[in-house]
Amino acid sequence: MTFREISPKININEMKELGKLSGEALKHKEERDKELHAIMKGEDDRLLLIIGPCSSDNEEAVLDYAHRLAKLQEEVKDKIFIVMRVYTAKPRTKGDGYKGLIHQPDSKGKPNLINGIKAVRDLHYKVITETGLTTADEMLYPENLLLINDLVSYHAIGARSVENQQHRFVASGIDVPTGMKNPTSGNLNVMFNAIYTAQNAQNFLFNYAEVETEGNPLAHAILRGGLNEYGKNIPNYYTENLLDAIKVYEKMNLKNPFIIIDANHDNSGKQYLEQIRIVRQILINRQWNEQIKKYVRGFMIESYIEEGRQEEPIEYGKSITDPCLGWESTKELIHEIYQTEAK
Ligand SMILES: O=C[C@H](O)[C@H](O)COP(=O)(O)O
Ligand SMILES: C=C(OP(=O)(O)O)C(=O)O
Repeated sequence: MTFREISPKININEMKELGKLSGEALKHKEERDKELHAIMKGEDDRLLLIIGPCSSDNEEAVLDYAHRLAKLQEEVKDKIFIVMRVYTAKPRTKGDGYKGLIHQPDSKGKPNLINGIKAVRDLHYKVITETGLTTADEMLYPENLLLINDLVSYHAIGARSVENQQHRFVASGIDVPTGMKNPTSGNLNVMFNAIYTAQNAQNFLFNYAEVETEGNPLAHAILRGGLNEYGKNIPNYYTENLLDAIKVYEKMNLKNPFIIIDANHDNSGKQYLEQIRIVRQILINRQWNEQIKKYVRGFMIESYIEEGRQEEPIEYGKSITDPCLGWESTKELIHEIYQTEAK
């Protein structure tokens, strides 16, 4: 064993006192969570939009973005429900590179995970209390769930984690919507098996105790495209892909069927502007086919203030991980979705 402890043990209760929601802010979050759950259950027919930077690398820029997004949410709230991506833990294909605010609270500084988790809580807290938006994050490290579960309204299990039993079991105890991405291979069975596992009661060790969960009926699908054996991206947002996914959903008799299209990653091949075309195609498909309209009810979009990406955190509001839409195209796209849905 070469683990060397370099920090004191975290006290979860103490940590949760930092950025703890109370009063009006807590009530507001609970109200919004109820709305989100109604959307997932098909009781509210608004589209779900999970949108924001690929990684929340800089508090000032992320809050600036959040304030802009909150204004837009107000304008489109009768047709679109927005949950902001406040992604603070990044899975890396080879383990190298920026791994999110939780690892590096200062993207130009050294890793410091204790300060990182404080920064993560602080950022979710500030987005919620300063803008009124609620937030989504990736559950990259299931053992960290208890450090943020009171703040995060939507969890995603990423393409590199979705086949892992610990992720699936922990998801079965979460009481907010949890999106299962298809794996990087594009294999849909892995994603549907993850949804099945998460929707059912499980019994396992968590936080050094034996726990029982009830199953999460709001676990659902996120199609993000895949990569073939030659590293070529194979999208899965086309009509036939959607109809195939719907068939599996029906065959497996899963609860609250809901499909989100992740417009970036291996659907766009990280050509971030393609997100606009992909969203448009889905909107056309929704108008064309009743089944698709019934099942495909959400988008995940990567967007920030400046478009594209940069290698180092130099330019304000520009992604240091995957390339994102810039603010102007984001605004236009959200207005376009709104107008199409309002027809
Ligand atoms: O969403 C971000 C990336 O797609 C994911 O973290 C993998 O990135 P990488 O392949 O550049 O490591
Ligand atoms: C890492 C992400 O996605 P995926 O797991 O689909 O690669 C993400 O959404 O930031």
